[in-house]
Amino acid sequence: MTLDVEQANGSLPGSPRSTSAFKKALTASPPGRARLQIVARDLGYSVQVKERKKGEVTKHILKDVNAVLEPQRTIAVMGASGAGKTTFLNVVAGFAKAKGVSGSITVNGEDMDGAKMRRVSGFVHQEDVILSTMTVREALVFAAMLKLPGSVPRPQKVARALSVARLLSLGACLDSLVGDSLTKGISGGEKRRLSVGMEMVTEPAVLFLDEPSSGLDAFNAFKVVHILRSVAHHHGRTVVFTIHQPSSEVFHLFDDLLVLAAGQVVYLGPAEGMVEWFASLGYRCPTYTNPADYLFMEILNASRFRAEEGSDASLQGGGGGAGGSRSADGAAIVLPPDPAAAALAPAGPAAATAAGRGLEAGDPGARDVAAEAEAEAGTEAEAEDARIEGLIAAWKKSPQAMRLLRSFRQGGALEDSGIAREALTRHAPFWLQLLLLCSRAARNAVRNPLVLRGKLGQTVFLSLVVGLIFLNVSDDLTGVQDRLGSLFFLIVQGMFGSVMGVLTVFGAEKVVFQREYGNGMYGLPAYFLSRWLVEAPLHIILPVMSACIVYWMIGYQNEPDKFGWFALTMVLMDACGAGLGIFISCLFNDLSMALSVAPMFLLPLMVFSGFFVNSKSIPPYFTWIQYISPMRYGFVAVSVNEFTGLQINCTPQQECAPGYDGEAVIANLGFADQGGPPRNTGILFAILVGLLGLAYVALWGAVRRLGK
Ligand SMILES: Nc1ncnc2c1ncn2[C@@H]1O[C@H](COP(=O)(O)OP(=O)(O)OP(=O)(O)O)[C@@H](O)[C@H]1O
Repeated sequence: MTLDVEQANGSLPGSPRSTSAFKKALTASPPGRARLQIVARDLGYSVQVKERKKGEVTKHILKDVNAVLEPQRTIAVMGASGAGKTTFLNVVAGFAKAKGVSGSITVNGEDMDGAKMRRVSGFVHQEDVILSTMTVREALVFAAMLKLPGSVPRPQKVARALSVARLLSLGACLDSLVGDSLTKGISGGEKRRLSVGMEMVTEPAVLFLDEPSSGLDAFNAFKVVHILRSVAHHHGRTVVFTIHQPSSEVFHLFDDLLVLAAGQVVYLGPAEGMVEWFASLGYRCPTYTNPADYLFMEILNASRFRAEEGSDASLQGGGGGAGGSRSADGAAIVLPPDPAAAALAPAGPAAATAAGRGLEAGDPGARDVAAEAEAEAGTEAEAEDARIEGLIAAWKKSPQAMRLLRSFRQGGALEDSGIAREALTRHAPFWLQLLLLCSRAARNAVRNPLVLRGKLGQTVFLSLVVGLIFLNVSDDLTGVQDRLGSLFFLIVQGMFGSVMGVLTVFGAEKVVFQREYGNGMYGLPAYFLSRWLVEAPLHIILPVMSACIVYWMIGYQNEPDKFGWFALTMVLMDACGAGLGIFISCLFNDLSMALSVAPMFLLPLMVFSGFFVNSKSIPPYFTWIQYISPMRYGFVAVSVNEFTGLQINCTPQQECAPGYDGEAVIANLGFADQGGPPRNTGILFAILVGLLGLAYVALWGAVRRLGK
């Protein structure tokens, strides 16, 4: 069942040894029945953007894209930077905002929406987002455990994860941490391969990859694409990926090619047919030139390349031609004029424009039309736009595109067998998700000792400072003020500290959650619950520790039940702060925004907590705030707890009213009818449940907002 990893590592991709080993590694799902054909009809995608002079305008990123992506084939999506490759992938894979999408996507004849598409596919995003405290082995096993069917036994899942790791040359760093910008871990290329592996290990029916080879050396890029080709060919998968600058070896691994320019199709078909198509438009790829380089340098970016040429005095004038090449590392190299290439070059743009008007390349009339179009265009940018428009129009009128449209109209020619159940990925059962998420979160906490130490240090330090400031409060009138001040400070600090702590930690962690949830690894309930289960001990231990330090340093009433209520209130304040922190963090995608907005939520809750403004003198339009303020209930609970039964021994100078005691203080604060600690901690508990509910909904909204 498992791949002979050493063999696979030691042999070149393509060699019989590595291919058969790979086939052995991926045998868990039946290939035939999960074949999926994706059809995009008149696909468009637009967004609203604000422009300085025009205000809000609609930007069409994709337009009229008609394409069929066949199973058992690799489909490379190519195009100049900004042509819409990533957008195309996101739209087809169901990761784009639905309201911007027009046209239709069907799979085996079934209409698809984003959620449905994500159930049959895996997606490797352009940016690698992997929890930094996991090792390569753990990340792969985690993905395999969560996304492979429950019928696959655990040892096989682990073996599969390890096989894929070694197949992607990750064997040497299996136990290295992924790392991040602060903690060095695996290299960028290794991280890229790990992202590919985490999706590949689950062997979805459709695999989308956004630049799977970026950051890889030529050999590893070849290896990755070769593996993808094996996945497609031997397992009937539909593999669609965007790619920049493939080497000619990599280019020849592609089965099909979709070339986009300005968000529209300029070629779709077998990769080897691309050269022929563009040659028919006058762009003849010279022998021994990498077709992908020619596509980028001479067809998609011709004027930009020429502009750079023109700016160098040592370079040839006019014609453009194949005057450039690429070094082994992909950097542009400008060569001396090549008369042969120059002779071929002018036909290119001209013919494309001409073909758009239904003329044959090479036809003298075609050149005139193109020259006319370019002359009309005026500036160089306009000429380039006209040339690209010509390429788009030429493709729309091509026999291949016409055939595709005809087959759309007639139906039947395209796959309409529906989606087999085998193709649908299923979540692991809830309990397994919970178990894996809890153990990962616990490991994450242990491997992030700084966060833990920071929280511990902050708790001890602040508690000692407060304890020393209010050390041994007296039992006279000054003591009343000190008791109130210290209680209020502890309540506010308990909530503020917790909100800010959660905002910073969860703000960073949320990105990983959004990515993994979007990739269908686990559900929201399991994540939410695991987070609280793992964090709960901290939300209990730290406030209780703080209570232990300050309670006797300050000298509150020395009674066990009073300490108990005090500590419980502190725990609830901390937990409420955590709930509010998650809620605020999910309202904003940006961490700094969330941090700067948090005081706006906290300050009103603090002001109307009963310390600054007596509840009886709060203006009517603000009274509602006190009823939703956890700080108010917390402050009432600890104040009533502390002052009930407290004897106040005023000094003669303090002129206290006769019988002035703790109960009188409670009455002065307006807390006499607010109930004692049991009632107020009960309300705090209810608020905590409400905040957790809000946090859950906000988290759900955050993943929906990203269209994931
Ligand atoms: N949400 C958005 N708002 C505004 N413009 C956008 C948005 N998304 C994409 N674009 C624009 O649409 C165009 C296509 O973007 P896309 O990321 O799909 O290009 P690409 O071909 O993948 O480019 P690259 O190869 O550089 O990654 C770009 O001009 C980009 O700036």
